[in-house]
Amino acid sequence: MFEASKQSGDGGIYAELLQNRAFQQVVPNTAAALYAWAPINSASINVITDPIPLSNALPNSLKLTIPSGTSGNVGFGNEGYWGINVNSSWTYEASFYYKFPGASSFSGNLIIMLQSSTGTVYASASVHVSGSTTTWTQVLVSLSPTSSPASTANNFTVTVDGASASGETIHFAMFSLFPPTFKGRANGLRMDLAQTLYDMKPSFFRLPGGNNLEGQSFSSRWQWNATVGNLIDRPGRMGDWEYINTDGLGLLEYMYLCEDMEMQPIMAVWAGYSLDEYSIPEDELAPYIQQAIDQINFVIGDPAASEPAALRASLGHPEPFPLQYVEIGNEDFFASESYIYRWRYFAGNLSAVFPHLKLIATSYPFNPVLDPIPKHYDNHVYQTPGWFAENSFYYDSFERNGTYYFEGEYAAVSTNTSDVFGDGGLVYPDMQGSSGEAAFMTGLERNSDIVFAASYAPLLMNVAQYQWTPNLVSFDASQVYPSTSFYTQQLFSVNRGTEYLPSTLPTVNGTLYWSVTRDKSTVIIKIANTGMAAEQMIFELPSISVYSTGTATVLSGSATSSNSPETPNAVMPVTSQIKIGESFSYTAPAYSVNVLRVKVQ
Ligand SMILES: [NH3+][C@H]1C[C@H](O)[C@@H](O)[C@@H]1CO
Repeated sequence: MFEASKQSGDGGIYAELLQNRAFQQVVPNTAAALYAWAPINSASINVITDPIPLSNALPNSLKLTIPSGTSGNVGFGNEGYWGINVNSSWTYEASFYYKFPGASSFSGNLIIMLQSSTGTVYASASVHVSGSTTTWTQVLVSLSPTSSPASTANNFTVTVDGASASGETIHFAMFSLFPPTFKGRANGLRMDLAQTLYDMKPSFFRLPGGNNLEGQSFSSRWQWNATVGNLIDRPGRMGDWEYINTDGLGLLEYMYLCEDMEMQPIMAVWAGYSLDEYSIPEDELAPYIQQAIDQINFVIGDPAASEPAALRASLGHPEPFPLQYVEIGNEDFFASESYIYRWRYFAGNLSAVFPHLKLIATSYPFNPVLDPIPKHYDNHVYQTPGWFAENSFYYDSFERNGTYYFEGEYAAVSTNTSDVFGDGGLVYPDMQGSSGEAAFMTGLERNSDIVFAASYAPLLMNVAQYQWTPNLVSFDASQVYPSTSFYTQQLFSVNRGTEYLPSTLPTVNGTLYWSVTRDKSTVIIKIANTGMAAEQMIFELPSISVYSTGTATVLSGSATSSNSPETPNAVMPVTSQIKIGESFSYTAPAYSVNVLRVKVQ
């Protein structure tokens, strides 16, 4: 489950290294508009509404004024997203636009550098500029650092010799600094973060949110068409999590992410509700239904028959992306009254245009009653570790009536049973929570005839700037911190099996939970011990002849043991050989997630 929150996209998996790269959605002539930028030496910098902007989508530019009588290098720098990872094995691609607002006789070099906050230069390039350049001109340079500092306290800088540029004014726009990306995709993904997620072998990617789809207001809702095409044509928006989204990670980039990580999208469309509790009136939904149809056609349409699909083709992907599931809104149990008509119109129209798509409702199952009757619901639960253990049998009692469930967001977030969103919330997942989630997940496996998908949420968190915790994977400018819940998700994902094998049922409300699956040649036993004591189990595998040794991969620790920037590898999965037979015993440690793999003869 992905959404642009906690810098998951910008400053996270989107590989752009410069923060506030295009001064999108800021108020010109304010100090705040310059966030992440700072002047160097005596330069004067200001974000202005450019008289001739680079594009309609990017009205602002950075005005650099070099005072008369100055000397030495003057200019400005960008601190990145709380640091810039400088790696000598990488070649960085830097770019920006510049122009002189009025012709001048200046002729000289702009020096583009990667340097430490104390002035150590790691990479430098120069580009000649002339004062006769009065229209926007793009500069593209490569930067190859000569060393890899451990510290990420580094800046991207653009400077000019103050003496020779004395009294000059230069405008700049649309900066960008990219390292190499995951699978080399242009405008792509941060390699280490993408690899971490790829190694979880996820099957699907829910996008674009979560709350970040909805907008804190109607005007700031997520709109697919504002997130595609040339980066200079993307205005960005104030996201739902207190920071501006560049939308450089837009709908096409999301689809490429799915393609590159071999996942399929579960794509949401805006469904007429924003978080200020505003619902589009029933008789005014048509334009937003059309926008949703266009969004879907951008992903799967025929370029010869649909403009959005033709746009996709023009951007380099003529063939449709695989798309089965479309979610109508997000958490519309907050607005279930209007969802009654919003669902009716969105689902009615979308299923008429795209009859093969599986539409997912986001209100509570069957409450309210919706028409057409949803065949798919997205359930969310944020609760205590104990709740997850106690609800391992949550879906066992669900009626088998042709309805399928997506456990779209779930996580153990707090041990505060009276208010999980109050005091006592977890900043990082811990083993009490992760073993509770594992107990719940054994129930999802047991009920996988009706639970078609499940995803922990939220996914990513920049430890320098975050709003919601805990998250599956944390990171800073150079490191990735997979949590105990990440390893739990990974253990279940890479040991999925293809068939559920009925077994003795765990005790409801107990502390020990398991599920048994198999693929062709291996029986896979997942065990969650949510209690404070190790538990011995006896397994009888009747009518299956197994080899005498198998493997056990165990994730265990104390209740509050947790991976964090301070203790990044406090709890890691450990795999060992175990003795197996038609009947064998296994002891699950306290607060543990265990996966036994038993080879079948
Ligand atoms: N409030 C949660 C529910 C919403 O769907 C997400 O954006 C938030 C964090 O995962």
